[in-house]
Amino acid sequence: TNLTASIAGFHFQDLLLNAAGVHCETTEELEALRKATGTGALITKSATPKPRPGNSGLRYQDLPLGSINSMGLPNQGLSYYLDYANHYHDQQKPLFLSIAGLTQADNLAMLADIQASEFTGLVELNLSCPNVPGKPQTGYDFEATRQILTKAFTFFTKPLGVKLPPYFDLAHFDQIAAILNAFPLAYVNSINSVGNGLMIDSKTDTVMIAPKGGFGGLGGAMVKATALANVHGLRQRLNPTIKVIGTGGVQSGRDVYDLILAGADLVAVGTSLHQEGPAVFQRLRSELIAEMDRKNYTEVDQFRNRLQTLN
Ligand SMILES: C=Cc1c(C(=O)O)[nH]c(=O)[nH]c1=O
Repeated sequence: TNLTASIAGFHFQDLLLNAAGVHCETTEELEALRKATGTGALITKSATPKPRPGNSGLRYQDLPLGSINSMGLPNQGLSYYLDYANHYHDQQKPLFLSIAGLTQADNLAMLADIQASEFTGLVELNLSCPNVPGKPQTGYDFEATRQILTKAFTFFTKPLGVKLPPYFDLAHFDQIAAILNAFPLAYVNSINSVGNGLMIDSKTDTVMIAPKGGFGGLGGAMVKATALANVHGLRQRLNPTIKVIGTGGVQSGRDVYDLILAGADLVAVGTSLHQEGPAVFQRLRSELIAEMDRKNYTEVDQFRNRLQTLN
């Protein structure tokens, strides 16, 4: 069974990777992902120019139908991840470097540092962190999104993708796709967590996490329908040269299959990785192969972006 995919000339022998932010803040975590069976790539925790401790107090909770988090961008700082990248030699599994500056200037400065470095992987510009108090998500500001990409592409020549927040209006799919189609992007990664959800602990009548009065990004099973809609809505609207990484709601091989059917080239796993650890990738891969066998598919190309409508 052939589970290969390619983005910007990079070839992936497996189509699974971690969602940025999950199991990828330290080199130990990243190495565990690289060595895991079933991963075709790995991505670093979104970096800011300097290290950040992130939000204080309980900032992640598993829920019956997924997870809620307000980590607040804890990370080791860009140079830590660039250092890992500069010593990265695994030809089998391309490395993605994620950045999430708190300002446009920070993002441009980090892109300039990466452009000047020996980094030879792919870069993911995270436009969708929902958990930095007082910071709106760039991905919901279409003009700001256009502006950062315009400025980035005046100097950045390495493969660049963007991590998008979920959209909930077809007009927004139209608007963001029209903006992204104007740029030589390698891919889009959709979705990031569904921002600023709120859950209640029925034993204590309190919220589940400490930061921001309990408001946090939602992941896991409860966001699957939103992930499928965003992956498919963007696939239908984006230039074919812009590939799609589908993220959100993956618990089983069938969930991976569904994101591929919706148009995904690679599939990223967050909440399930947090809950099961890197062994989740081997489980998801074997379940995906079993599903493909049931359909008599030997190649992903036979069903990628082949979701049928009823009429
Ligand atoms: C980069 C910050 C993010 C965070 C975070 O560090 O709080 N959580 C998410 O669910 N998505 C993000 O993009």
